[in-house]
Amino acid sequence: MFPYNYITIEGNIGSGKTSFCKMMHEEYSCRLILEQFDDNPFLPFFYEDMNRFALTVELFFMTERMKQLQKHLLYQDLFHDFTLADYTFVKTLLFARKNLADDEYRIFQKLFNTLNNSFPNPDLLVYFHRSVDILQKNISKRGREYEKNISDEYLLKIQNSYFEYFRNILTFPVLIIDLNDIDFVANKKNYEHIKNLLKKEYLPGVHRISLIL
Ligand SMILES: Nc1ncnc2c1ncn2[C@@H]1O[C@H](COP(=O)(O)OP(=O)(O)OP(=O)(O)O)[C@@H](O)[C@H]1O
Repeated sequence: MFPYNYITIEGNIGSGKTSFCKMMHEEYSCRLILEQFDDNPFLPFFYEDMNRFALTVELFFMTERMKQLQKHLLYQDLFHDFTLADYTFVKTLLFARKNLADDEYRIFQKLFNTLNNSFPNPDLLVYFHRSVDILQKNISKRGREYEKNISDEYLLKIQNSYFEYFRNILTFPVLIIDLNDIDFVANKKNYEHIKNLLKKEYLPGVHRISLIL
């Protein structure tokens, strides 16, 4: 099985985090934590006018994620073999860093740090890496109305925020998997391949593996 109790799947918008987690959940007895982004009423407004709605959106995401993680992570789960989430709490900070003005970000970061102290780090953080072109294809394929004008620049900013963060991670393993156009939903071999990567033990710090042939 997996040598980790708490695995988080990360990646840019449209990288396939949720699909992968759902596939794993069908196969394993894992506690599944999925992002409830549909509940964020400010998200469509944010995509219309990022400057105006950034702080509202980020505070809403942080509060909702905090509530969800408090519910799931702060007690021991005896009924599942491991916990799998399609986001890590730090995602909140990584988006906020790019979306908020500097003074807003400083206050947000203080609040984030206080809240984050109560949550454990993942035992393994997996990042699905795909090029902006592929992300755009995935985003338009799923056809969420409010996401239709996401720019390449925005996706690159989010990607950079993750990579800047990974550079300083020394306390738990981060596994970056280069996927590009690899489809693990349609092709089970790809899914198996990713799963097998999650069965290996990694030392703390960043590891990068390519699935691209
Ligand atoms: N902190 C945030 N600030 C702004 N927008 C956010 C934030 N967190 C999530 N979002 C937005 O919420 C929506 C869902 O995001 P998320 O990345 O979790 O799922 P996804 O794109 O469906 O991922 P995947 O396709 O990999 O499952 C996206 O439009 C994303 O940009």
